[in-house]
Amino acid sequence: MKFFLDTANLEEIKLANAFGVLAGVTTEPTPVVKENVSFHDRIREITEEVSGSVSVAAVSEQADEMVAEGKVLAEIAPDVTVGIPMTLEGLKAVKVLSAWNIKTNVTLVFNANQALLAARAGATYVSPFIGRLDDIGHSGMELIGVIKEIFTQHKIQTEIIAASIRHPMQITEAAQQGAHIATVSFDVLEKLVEHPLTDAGVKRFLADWNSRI
Ligand SMILES: O=C(CO)[C@@H](O)[C@H](O)[C@H](O)[C@H](O)COP(=O)(O)O
Repeated sequence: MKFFLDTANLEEIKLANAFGVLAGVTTEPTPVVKENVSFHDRIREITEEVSGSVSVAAVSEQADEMVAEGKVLAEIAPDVTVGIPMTLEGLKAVKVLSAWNIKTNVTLVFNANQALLAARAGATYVSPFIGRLDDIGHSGMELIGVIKEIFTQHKIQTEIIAASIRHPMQITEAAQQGAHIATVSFDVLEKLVEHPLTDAGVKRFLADWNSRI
């Protein structure tokens, strides 16, 4: 399973990239607009920093508008993937964009049928939202496993992005269930590194070294 960073913050992206684990980014316009930066400039900067998919959410509701938006976004850089919501209009947009070889990430996936439809429409990625399912008493992780099983059985190439991740344990589980990618906040990414025994081990090693004769 690979890691994407779920952010629009360039500093976070640079830091995560320095860890050597960053395979892509998922982002949306709202946080960028709040930073008072040109959205397209920021996407370009992100694609220059990251080697891998940069998924950018389209903000329209009608298929033709999403397609127009996607076309403009895809012209920013070859790595741009257009984030499309899992709606009928979204599926229509995915069909057109994928016929033009523009990569798509179908978001807001909450059941296996939605994932299968998105894949069949031509989506490059599907994003089941784990945390939001858990919030309403369903199992987000179980969904990842079911989608994986269906995609494997039917030889579907669409990759599964485990999204709406809230804590480190979900990363282990998503990997076990066969997600191709987990998109995480910088906060969660940092937590993955931490373990008290690692800290204690480093401290002990340094103490031993410093107390040598
Ligand atoms: O594009 C994607 C997923 O591919 C992400 O930006 C996705 O929108 C985010 O992971 C979710 O919105 C975050 O979910 P939540 O923490 O707000 O529940």
